Amino acid sequence: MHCFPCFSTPKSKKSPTRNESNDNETRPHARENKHAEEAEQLEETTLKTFTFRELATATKNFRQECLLGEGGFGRVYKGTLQPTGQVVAVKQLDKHGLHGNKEFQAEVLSLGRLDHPNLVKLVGYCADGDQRLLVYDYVTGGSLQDHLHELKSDRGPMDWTTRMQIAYGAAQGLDYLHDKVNPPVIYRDLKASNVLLDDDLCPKLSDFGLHKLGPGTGDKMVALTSRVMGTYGYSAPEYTRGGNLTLKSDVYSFGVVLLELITGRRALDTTRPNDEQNLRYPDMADPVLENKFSERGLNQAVAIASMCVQEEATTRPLISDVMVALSFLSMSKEDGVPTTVPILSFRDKSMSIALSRHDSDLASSKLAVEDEKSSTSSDKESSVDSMKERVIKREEEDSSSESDDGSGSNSDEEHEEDRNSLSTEAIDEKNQAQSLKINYRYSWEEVDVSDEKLSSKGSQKSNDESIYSCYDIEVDHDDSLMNKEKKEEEDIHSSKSDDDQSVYFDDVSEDDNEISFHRIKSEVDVDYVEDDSGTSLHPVK
Ligand SMILES: Nc1ncnc2c1ncn2[C@@H]1O[C@H](COP(=O)(O)OP(=O)(O)OP(=O)(O)O)[C@@H](O)[C@H]1O
Repeated sequence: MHCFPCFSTPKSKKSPTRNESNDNETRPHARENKHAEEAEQLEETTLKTFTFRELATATKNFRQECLLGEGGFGRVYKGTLQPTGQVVAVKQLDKHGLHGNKEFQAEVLSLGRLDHPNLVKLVGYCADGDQRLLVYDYVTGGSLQDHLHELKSDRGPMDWTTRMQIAYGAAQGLDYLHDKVNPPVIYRDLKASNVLLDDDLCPKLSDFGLHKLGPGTGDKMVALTSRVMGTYGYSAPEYTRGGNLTLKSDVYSFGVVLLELITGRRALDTTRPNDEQNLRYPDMADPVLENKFSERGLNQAVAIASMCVQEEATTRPLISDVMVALSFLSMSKEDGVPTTVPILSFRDKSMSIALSRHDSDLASSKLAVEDEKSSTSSDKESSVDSMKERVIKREEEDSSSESDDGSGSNSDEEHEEDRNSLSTEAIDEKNQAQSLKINYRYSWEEVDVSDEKLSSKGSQKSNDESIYSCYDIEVDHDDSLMNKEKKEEEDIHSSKSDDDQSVYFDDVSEDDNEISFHRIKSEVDVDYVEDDSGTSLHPVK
């Protein structure tokens, strides 16, 4: 797979960042200039206009054999443009969403300016009589949905690194929509079937920005009638409840896609028995991966996904931080062990803290599980400490016996005994099939780490909403807890002081925030208005 070239960040002169533009523009001023901008766009656009006849020829008169599928906006046909021979996907918009020529053209022009290697490129459009069609580059490799859930005999399962590269590419596409274009574009319908893959499995997001071409019409500043679209399994809770739609709604959907990549499970899978509906860690990883990934990589990917799918929109991370984290996880090393994420690379502190503490807390929590049986709940923290001491001691003994040049055979046996006794002491067989639920609570205010250390870019844009983040994860309680790699044990030594580690055992009640994949598809009619900044939609009361 040769995916990295298409993952470079585009530098578009036409696309100032949100921050740049917000500094310079006020909304009324922007409105005054709207017509001038549109005229400019028309001049600058590389979009082609097609007649209906041209597209009918390209798609063999919209013949059934050319039909790729039908989605919420209409049918999509594979076509070949004449005389160039360029292969395209032609989306014939449903007529009940008919827009006037002008509105349609304005929306299409704004879609046409979006240009990123991880977005499906809009090639052109047709507004002929009552026909409205969009023409896209044809993406050859099918959708992520096909690759994950509809495996074909000629196509093996994707390996871990490929999955992380797809996640990284998708995050780059979304980051472009959120952070690189002005005004930002809310995707609204990110899901595995909208992540198309080319022959090199490079992801391209499709179907973005189409909601304004759906049923109803209107200027940006007046009420839009728009169906709340998207599959409920991917839609953020606040969105499906008919509440606000923001950039963080997309982050939620992205988290679900990432979980699908990790688990190989569908966002909506009602075929599973009840007791399999909650994912259990670490068995949640897709079995076809055959454990060919590092446990730390899995921890961090799950941490990212679980941050994205938090119930509370304000605690979800910025897509730019998700993208940075995935850029590391998507690198494969020569030894086959994927890179894990250095924690100092994020704009938002909560991501740094969550990833670093997730790693150390997870290791600590495993040790805590082992010790839990021999302690009362009030002893839990000291149990973690004492277990850590034992691990450290054992490791020191290991290294000294190694340097004794083979004279440590007795010592090895002792260690094996020690390991076994810890194991027996720690794990109650009755609980082996149960899962231990652990709350990870991160409040950067309580963490003794300076701002500069946590953010390589300083605080150029703090995610004011992300001061506090909390997520749950289910940890399987089994023998493998004792079989940690030495590397993980080293991490415990080098992790922050015990005071900084907040591991809470959720022995009180079930928590609402647990990751759950059993959802239902919903479509609701709601009227929306955009806010002044154009970055979010609110339902009309
Ligand atoms: N640019 C493209 N290249 C190749 N195939 C495409 C392209 N765009 C869409 N398709 C395919 O056409 C079919 C219909 O796509 P469309 O996006 O309209 O619907 P959907 O994703 O199935 O549903 P929804 O409208 O709910 O997103 C899908 O199989 C999709 O993979």
